[in-house]
Amino acid sequence: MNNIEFDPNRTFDVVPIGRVTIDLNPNEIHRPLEESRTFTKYLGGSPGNIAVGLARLEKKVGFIGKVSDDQFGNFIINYLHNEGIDTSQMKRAKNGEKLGLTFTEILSPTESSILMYRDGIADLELFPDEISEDYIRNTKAILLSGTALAASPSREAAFIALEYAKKHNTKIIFDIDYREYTWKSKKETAVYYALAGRMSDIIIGSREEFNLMESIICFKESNDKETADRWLGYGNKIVVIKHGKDGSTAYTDDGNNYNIKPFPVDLLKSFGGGDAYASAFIYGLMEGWEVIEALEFGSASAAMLVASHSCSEAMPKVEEIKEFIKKKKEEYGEMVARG
Ligand SMILES: Nc1ncnc2c1ncn2[C@@H]1O[C@H](COP(=O)(O)OP(=O)(O)O)[C@@H](O)[C@H]1O
Ligand SMILES: O=C(O)C[C@@H](O)[C@H](O)C(=O)COP(=O)(O)O
Repeated sequence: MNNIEFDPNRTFDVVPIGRVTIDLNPNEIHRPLEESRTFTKYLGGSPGNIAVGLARLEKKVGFIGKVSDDQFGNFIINYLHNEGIDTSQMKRAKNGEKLGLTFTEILSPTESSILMYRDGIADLELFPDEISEDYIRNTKAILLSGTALAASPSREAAFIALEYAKKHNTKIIFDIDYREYTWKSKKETAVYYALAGRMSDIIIGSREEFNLMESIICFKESNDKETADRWLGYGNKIVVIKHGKDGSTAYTDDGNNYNIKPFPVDLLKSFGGGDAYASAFIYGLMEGWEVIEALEFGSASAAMLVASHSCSEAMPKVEEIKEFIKKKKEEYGEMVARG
């Protein structure tokens, strides 16, 4: 058992809110992006990746977002539909706004980065009156990606969704998801992140993302325990702080904390881990697992994704993650992941 109570009488398990974009990952790796000639097109966008991850784990998934009214928007809608994700709340941009594009640079076995084209994009044109209260009332949880707070009208639409969730006891999972490219200033980012973090039930973010969110609240950077106490104090039930290749820590409002180390893999790119982590962790919570079990599941899925070329298509099924954990424990010992 864990400390999150989801209402079982809901149509959906999770409805992510935010961007679904396209990742263009180079086929020629270990060279600068300037030298890449061919790319593989994947669904992308952190909340979009998480939706695919949860659908692959056979959760009932919806989505609230906006895509371009062109072939790329068609690709996204069709891909989500083919993964079994409900697309009834996917809106189309009406004034020529484009779908976000993310180019990944896989520079070396240990260095990768992303180049995001996000000017005039559709996902930040989601309007408050495009948020269905009934849809939010009918899901166990919504997952808000912090980038949806980066500009109006998406910002106001996101806060309307949070208010509907609070009104109907729909759990709020806040994935901080900082993407500098989309914000005007770090102070602006901190203001809106802190407002959302005071409304959520679960917060997932990297140490750096929490530092940014807390930068207007405290005078110096906090350690993980101080951060967790702060956001648990605002009413969150679980705070997850990710440390990249050094693993992650979860704190719960019953006073416990859990450390999880990353599973050893051959790294291909440093992206995709967070989205796989979030989808598999949420799966475990919804299965009623202990927090440490859910963390281990998330950590395993994350490791599988950082060793993969995509951040969505490679999202694993339940049995694939279980087999991965089993093999790693045979190779490295029972406590391979638990700190
Ligand atoms: N090199 C790695 N090897 C194995 N697992 C990794 C590696 N890098 C990240 N991960 C896993 O992915 C999780 C999320 O990665 P992180 O970089 O912290 O978040 P994000 O991908 O959202 O930026 C980590 O907590 C860890 O479990
Ligand atoms: O989130 C984006 O807009 C970029 C994603 O499409 C890309 O797959 C990625 O960077 C995933 O990042 P993660 O948050 O490290 O999983």
